[in-house]
Amino acid sequence: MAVNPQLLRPIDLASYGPVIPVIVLERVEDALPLARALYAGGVQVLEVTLRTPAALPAIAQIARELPEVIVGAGTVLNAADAGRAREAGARFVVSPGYHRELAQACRALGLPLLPGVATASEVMAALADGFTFLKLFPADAIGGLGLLKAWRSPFQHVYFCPTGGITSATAPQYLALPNVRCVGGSWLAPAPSIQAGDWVRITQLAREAQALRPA
Ligand SMILES: O=C(O)C(=O)C[C@H](O)[C@H](O)COP(=O)(O)O
Repeated sequence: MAVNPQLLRPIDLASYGPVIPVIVLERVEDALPLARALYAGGVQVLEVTLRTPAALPAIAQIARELPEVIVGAGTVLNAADAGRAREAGARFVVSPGYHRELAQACRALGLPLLPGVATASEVMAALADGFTFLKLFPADAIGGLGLLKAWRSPFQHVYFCPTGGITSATAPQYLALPNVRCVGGSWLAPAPSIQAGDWVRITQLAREAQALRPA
């Protein structure tokens, strides 16, 4: 699917495929080969977590060199993180939880935010601030499948990207839920494969993830 250069809406992230890879990069020099390997497997949306010093320069390189890829920042915890992500060229940001200050900062920066929630109260807070596409985190640990089935009734127009502990085996069950649009997961970019420069393996994992269908 061709990348729309206009400002994304968070829900648009789900239109590029069923899985958003959650990436942890230890070395900046792995950024481009990794992004190219994922893209070769059909994955266009990448979330690089701000957990390592390599993350921001990696986002900057991907944004500069690979315009066909939509790169965002994960593990965004506050307004300062969002500002740094924006400066590096991130097209969207993902947070593990929700708070209004971060939401306001992202709006001010024109940066689409996929905020994390784990409780009904957090869904209500995000919804009150206009967010209708949310990351459920940590999905597996909090019984995400049952939770999302239960939330369908009170939150009829809220959609989710469950993330946290999801695998290629469990993803199809999540994707089958009517309020799930895509899932997030780190299994497409395993640390040992990145360390070994095994880009062929990562392309294969990406291709398999891209082919996942609802159970
Ligand atoms: O960094 C963030 O913003 C997070 O919220 C955490 C990530 O979503 C999980 O680390 C996903 O990783 P896996 O569970 O290995 O698939």
